[in-house]
Amino acid sequence: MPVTQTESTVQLIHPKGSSVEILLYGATVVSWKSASVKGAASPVERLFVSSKSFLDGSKPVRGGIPICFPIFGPPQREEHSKLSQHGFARSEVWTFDRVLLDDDAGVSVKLVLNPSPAATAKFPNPFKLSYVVTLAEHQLSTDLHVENPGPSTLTFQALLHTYHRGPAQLAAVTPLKGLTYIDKVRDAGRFTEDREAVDVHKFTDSVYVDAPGKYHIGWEGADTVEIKSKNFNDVVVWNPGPVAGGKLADMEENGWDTFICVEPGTASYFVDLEASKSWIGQQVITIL
Ligand SMILES: O=P(O)(O)OC[C@H]1O[C@@H](O)[C@H](O)[C@@H](O)[C@@H]1O
Repeated sequence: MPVTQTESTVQLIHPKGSSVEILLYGATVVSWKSASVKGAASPVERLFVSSKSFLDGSKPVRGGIPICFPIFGPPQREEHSKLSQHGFARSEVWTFDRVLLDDDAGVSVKLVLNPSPAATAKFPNPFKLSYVVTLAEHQLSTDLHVENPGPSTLTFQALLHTYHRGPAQLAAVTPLKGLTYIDKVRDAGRFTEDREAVDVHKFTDSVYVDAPGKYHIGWEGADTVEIKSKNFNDVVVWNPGPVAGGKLADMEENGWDTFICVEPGTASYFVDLEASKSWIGQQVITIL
């Protein structure tokens, strides 16, 4: 069976050998294995998950693709003040809904979130959230669907906090040159990116605003990763480096050096979704 379920996970297997594992906790994609287009035979892991992650549901997973919703970062508005950093979607248990597609083109599943009373108490606005994960031979698509059943406007942020596995010191993200970015390491000051290729040689926490929606992560000598996004007008580049990384209780030793986070999202702005409307934020990652 290309889609299998356990009590806490959903696993997708593509006929060509790629695979995905999703934890129902947070609907967190915790593994994506895909072969190299350039010829390496067996699928390799494309996502980083810290071996010190709390996988018992007590804390969001440190790695994979945690979903940030309904806020990104710490609460900025009074009405969100009860929410914790990045919101609750990454720390609620989601429900497997159904298989949407299952053939050579792709294997696709839908998960839905029925928020717990604790989450509803912190964020009383009604909403419907679903997540569609689609696996192809060299591609992973993750689509977050938000619906507003009304009666009021739903105001939210959303972001896919993707931890791409690879040697951080060799990673180069393009094309961000010329974009304005909010540098959270430098008091959230606004700067213009002047580098052709953005590296994470030092602690990096940058929100690129009005970003183009198509990026490449290049690693010397390794596969290039292409990221395409829709309705996520920002992209965050984050790597904590050795000092901040060493202070994260759930980060494995030197883990910071083995990933780069490139996170499409609505990080610098909120979406105001009118009653009865829906919104889809999409990320498509392809191994080139
Ligand atoms: O430790 P958390 O809550 O998973 O967040 C990790 C990082 O996530 C990034 O997206 C933020 O820009 C950082 O500011 C934050 O430190």
